[in-house]
Amino acid sequence: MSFERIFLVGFMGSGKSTVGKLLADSLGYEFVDTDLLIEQREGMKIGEIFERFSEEYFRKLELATLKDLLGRSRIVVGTGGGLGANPHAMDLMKEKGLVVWLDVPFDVFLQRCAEDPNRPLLKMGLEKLEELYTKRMEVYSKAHVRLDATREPQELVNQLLQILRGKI
Ligand SMILES: Nc1ncnc2c1ncn2[C@@H]1O[C@H](COP(=O)(O)OP(=O)(O)O)[C@@H](O)[C@H]1O
Ligand SMILES: O=C(O)C1=C[C@@H](OP(=O)(O)O)[C@@H](O)[C@H](O)C1
Repeated sequence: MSFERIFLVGFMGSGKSTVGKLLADSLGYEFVDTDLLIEQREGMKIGEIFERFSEEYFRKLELATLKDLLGRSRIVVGTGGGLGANPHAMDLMKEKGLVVWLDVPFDVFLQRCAEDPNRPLLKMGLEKLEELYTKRMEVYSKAHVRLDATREPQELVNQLLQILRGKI
């Protein structure tokens, strides 16, 4: 497994973007957030892509975006919550790098994301969201490393740096 690529996966609000940026800075790696890359390429916010096209269209875009990044080195990738829950994407990421699951409790996810208008999945309602959360855990748990995402972002970065020490 390569430590030249680090993929952060987890449910919405688990801190993939926040922790990913800090980790990339510490390592001197590039940071890429798949959602931001998609927004730049499409010239549209995620919410607009869901509305004007469809969720299915977005899912294809995010898998293609991930594939574009697999060949890069010295990179930290913050994935969208659905990408890390896609078993095929998980296999690809595990083959190419270290996959880190930021495990966030459902109630903490809600506190962190409830107000965000650019996370269209929040519209599905609490019950369905909780079902989705439970289902996704099965795939996230295949990651190489699990971290408790309720800890402070810098603490999570330090934990990862310890894991990586001597390997990079
Ligand atoms: N470890 C953390 N502790 C406290 N707040 C956090 C933590 N990680 C992220 N947040 C906050 O939660 C929100 C979502 O974080 P973000 O990094 O965008 O998550 P993701 O990319 O996984 O959806 C942001 O407001 C961010 O500041
Ligand atoms: O969980 C999901 O299916 C999604 C999570 C979002 O990313 P974050 O996990 O960064 O919020 C974004 O990709 C899109 O709204 C769909």
